Amino acid sequence: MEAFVIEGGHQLSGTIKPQGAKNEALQVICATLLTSDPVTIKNIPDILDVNNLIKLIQEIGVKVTRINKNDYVFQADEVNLDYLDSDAFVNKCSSLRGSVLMIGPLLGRFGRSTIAKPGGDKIGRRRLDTHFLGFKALGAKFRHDATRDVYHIETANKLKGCYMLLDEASVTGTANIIMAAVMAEGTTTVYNAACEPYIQQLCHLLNAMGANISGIASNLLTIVGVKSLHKAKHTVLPDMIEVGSFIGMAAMVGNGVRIKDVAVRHLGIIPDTFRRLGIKIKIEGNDLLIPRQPHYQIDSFIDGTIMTLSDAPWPGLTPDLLSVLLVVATQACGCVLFHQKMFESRLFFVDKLIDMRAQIILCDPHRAVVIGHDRQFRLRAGRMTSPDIRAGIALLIAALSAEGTSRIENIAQIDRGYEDIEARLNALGAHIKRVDD
Ligand SMILES: CC(=O)N[C@H]1[C@@H](OP(=O)(O)OP(=O)(O)OC[C@H]2O[C@@H](n3ccc(=O)[nH]c3=O)[C@H](O)[C@@H]2O)O[C@H](CO)[C@@H](O)[C@@H]1O
Ligand SMILES: C=C(OP(=O)(O)O)C(=O)O
Repeated sequence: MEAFVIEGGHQLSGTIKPQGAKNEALQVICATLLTSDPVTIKNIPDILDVNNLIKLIQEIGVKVTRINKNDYVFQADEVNLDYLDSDAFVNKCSSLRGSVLMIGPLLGRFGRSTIAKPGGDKIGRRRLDTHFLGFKALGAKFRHDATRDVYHIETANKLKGCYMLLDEASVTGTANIIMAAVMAEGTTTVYNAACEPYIQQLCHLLNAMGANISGIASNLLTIVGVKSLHKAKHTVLPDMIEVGSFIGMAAMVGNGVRIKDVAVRHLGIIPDTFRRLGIKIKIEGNDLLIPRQPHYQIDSFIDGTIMTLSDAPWPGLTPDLLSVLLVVATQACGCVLFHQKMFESRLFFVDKLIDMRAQIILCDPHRAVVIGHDRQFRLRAGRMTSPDIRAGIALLIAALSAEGTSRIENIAQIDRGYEDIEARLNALGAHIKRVDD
């Protein structure tokens, strides 16, 4: 197991470019299972989660050609469905949340799939009800295999389009239902659909492959089933969570950082949320410029009450940035309540920040109050373990600003979602070393 050793207190300056979006890449790679034609996908991030998914779909028979570091061609013309019955498949799924995204396309194209418990961050309950309910509404049947603890899902006839109102706007659930429905008989209408840029991009790729999806970017999608899909080309958007992580990092330890080619119009409410913490962000074309911020003052609500930042389905604030926002608030002037509504174990990492001298009250598993001390004292270096991907990057930001040398263990969590992170941050002036535990 590797760890990061971080010498804190070095200011970061210069230009950094975000990688392609992890959560979009996982969806569009799985969408290539829907056709036997080659599909080209550009700007795929070179990160653990995505590389593991690519290996997994290779094992099921998809031909994968890497044209460049971040560009690939996928061709699913000889899919081996027997692989779904192997123990290797179940084991690999358990280390990767994105594996769940193979179910929809396999069911949509071949009429059968297997659901093994997917991995991903241990950040609370991560139920799959929306996926199951959606597949059932399309006519699929489930069978539980107790010995292997997997569900077999199949349909004797073609899936049939229908109206469905999702129980919640699940991101991977919506993606799976869309991929199952694109070649179903008739029309599927999905209300309360998730509409993150990841989903929008998936729909654009599917339409480029010949699907007929309308309502993209809204929570009401209409999918008119087509007979088959064909080849297409697609480019993954910059990773908005990485962009947000860099905004937070630049605010806390930056001395002028340009975040390049961020696709500003797809960032939604993210820049304004950092602005509510008092952070100055300048937009120049498609770049964000984060100047040095000697002080930043947290807003209050218009009626003068203490501000709350909480997550919500898109276009609300993504839960994946709350940990970074929380760390940034520790150096601000003022108070803010963080309310993590979606996940129940994502705030426990604040204990580590408290050890580093941050002033935080963890009210309950979902809520924490941060009392920003306006940079009156530095955080103290610490030894910590990264519990999940976003807590990991938040702790890395804290360590960069702290006095002394910190150590973060279990950095595979960070590698899951951030490409070559130490090299890219060291190029801005950070002092991060990767060491073996
Ligand atoms: C691989 C991938 O794409 N992972 C993302 C995806 O996970 P994933 O698709 O697994 O997450 P879901 O959107 O299904 O739901 C996340 C959690 O939020 C809860 N929930 C969801 C919708 C809602 O309206 N109300 C509600 O409370 C769910 O019960 C669940 O506990 O979306 C999450 C929510 O943006 C992100 O944190 C993950 O990074
Ligand atoms: C929670 C996340 O990832 P996953 O869904 O893959 O666990 C995330 O990207 O913040």
